[in-house]
Amino acid sequence: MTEPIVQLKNLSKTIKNKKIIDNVNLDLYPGTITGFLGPNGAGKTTTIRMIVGLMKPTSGDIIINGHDLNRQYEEAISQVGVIVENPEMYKFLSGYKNLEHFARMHKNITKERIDEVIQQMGLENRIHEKVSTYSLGMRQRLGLAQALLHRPNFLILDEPTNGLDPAGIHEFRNYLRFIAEQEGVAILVSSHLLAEMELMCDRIAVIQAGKIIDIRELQQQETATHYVLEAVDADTALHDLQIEFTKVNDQYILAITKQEVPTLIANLVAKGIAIYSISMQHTTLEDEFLALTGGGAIV
Ligand SMILES: Nc1ncnc2c1ncn2[C@@H]1O[C@H](COP(=O)(O)OP(=O)(O)OP(=O)(O)O)[C@@H](O)[C@H]1O
Repeated sequence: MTEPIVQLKNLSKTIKNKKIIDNVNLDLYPGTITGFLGPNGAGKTTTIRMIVGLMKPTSGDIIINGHDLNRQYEEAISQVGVIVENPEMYKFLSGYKNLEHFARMHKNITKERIDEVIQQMGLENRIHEKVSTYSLGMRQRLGLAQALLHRPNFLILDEPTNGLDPAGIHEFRNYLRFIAEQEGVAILVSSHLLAEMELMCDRIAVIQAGKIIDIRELQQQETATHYVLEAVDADTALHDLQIEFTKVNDQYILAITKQEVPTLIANLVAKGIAIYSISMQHTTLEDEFLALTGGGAIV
């Protein structure tokens, strides 16, 4: 079992007698992109502020690379990279000059390392042009390059794709995946945008009112267990076959697994039922999130 790079243990934060973060437990693993998803005001930013040491937890621990953030701050924070909503850049300097500037804030960042992150983030063609001429997608990639300069093994992105179009999000996702897989970085991406999280992450931790209410691997989304059957007058036959269903117009929503589909079709045909189509019904993350949060704010 892979060791987590980051561990949040029983993390809580109370401000003015109000519990804003309530006993959050979350582990983040190398090579994995975890989405931190929740409606506005759920507690994402507060949690992130605690992880980067900008705010002290009321109780609980944050362990980064085996170091307790509270007691061994320097060691714990040394391998963390952060990108906030709109990375601060000097717009009238070139991308390269910006990276040089940020490199000076750390020890031992060589020119070779700067060139390497430029190449990894696909910025080499325009790196000597002013940042003011960059597209939003390029600026986000420059933000990633900057955050990667000191070779962090944990990267936090707070609402990173605000304003990117779907193609831009897709491209950004590919760069994140490269960083996770090639460099073994654990990535935490916060967002209230569900569709984005679905595109970008391997797993999702859902936070609501300061509590983690669900953590799930996204691949499991593929195992839908509902099928939509288009057929006429199949009620009696389905009852006889003891198949659970709900009927919407002429469609039957069936609670069956993939393995049961061939037998069901054969049995229905044997009973003389005309089948027009049968297809898997995907429950989207959005449906599930809405159900979990009772229709909480989703944009
Ligand atoms: N310093 C503070 N004093 C009082 N309340 C605060 C403080 N900081 C945060 N809160 C409250 O804590 C809750 C969580 O806020 P937080 O900013 O962490 O949410 P979020 O999930 O990041 O939301 P958003 O998506 O809007 O950024 C909110 O109800 C907010 O009003």
